[in-house]
Amino acid sequence: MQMMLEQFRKQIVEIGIQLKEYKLISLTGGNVSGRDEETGLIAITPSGMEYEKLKPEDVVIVNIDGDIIEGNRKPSSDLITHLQIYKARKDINGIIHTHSTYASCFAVLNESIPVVSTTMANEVGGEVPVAKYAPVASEELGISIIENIGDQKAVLLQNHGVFTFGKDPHHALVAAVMLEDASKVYYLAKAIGEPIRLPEEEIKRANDLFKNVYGQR
Ligand SMILES: O=C(CO)[C@@H](O)[C@H](O)COP(=O)(O)O
Repeated sequence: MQMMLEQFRKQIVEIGIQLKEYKLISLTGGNVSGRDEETGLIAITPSGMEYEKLKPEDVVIVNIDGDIIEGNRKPSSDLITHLQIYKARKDINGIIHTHSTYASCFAVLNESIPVVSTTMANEVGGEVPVAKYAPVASEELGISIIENIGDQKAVLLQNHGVFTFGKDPHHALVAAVMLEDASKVYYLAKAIGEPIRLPEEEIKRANDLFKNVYGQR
């Protein structure tokens, strides 16, 4: 029998492996999901399995209510949070959760990460807020994230880690990698001085440049 969304499932596995390559997670930490635009179905990593050992069939296909449509594995324990975000933001079709070190430092301090570099303005979009603490996989955690995301590409979870978003899983990965890079620069700069915040108009300029000019078109 043909597997549903086989290419999409392969992409989810590859992004899971990249989370490790970019040192954003350890062992089975974090999770990745994507929403297929055509069917509205969601492909999510299974709970507690190492990404490099995953096969496409280990990725679980669910509908927006969390019913398993195809797959024999137990889906990520953060499934409910991913679903709450997909319900709230129709433009988001890729979600990544990590405990990346530098960004998580600010999550445990309950401190948002301001835009202090053009890189962060380009690829993360704006100041990254902190969603107030709620237990993992609780409805309150999803509500807290949604209250904070606006049209952001990332949010910190107090005392926990990071969620990033994108128009597809690849763009959620880009936000996760760039947020960690920017968090590291901010952390180190704070250790030796007072980082200068970029003014709003410069954040907008960098953001527009990245959206409309950067890269191959
Ligand atoms: O933060 C948490 C749980 O505290 C999760 O990110 C786990 O680290 C991974 O959970 P699964 O997706 O493997 O269930």
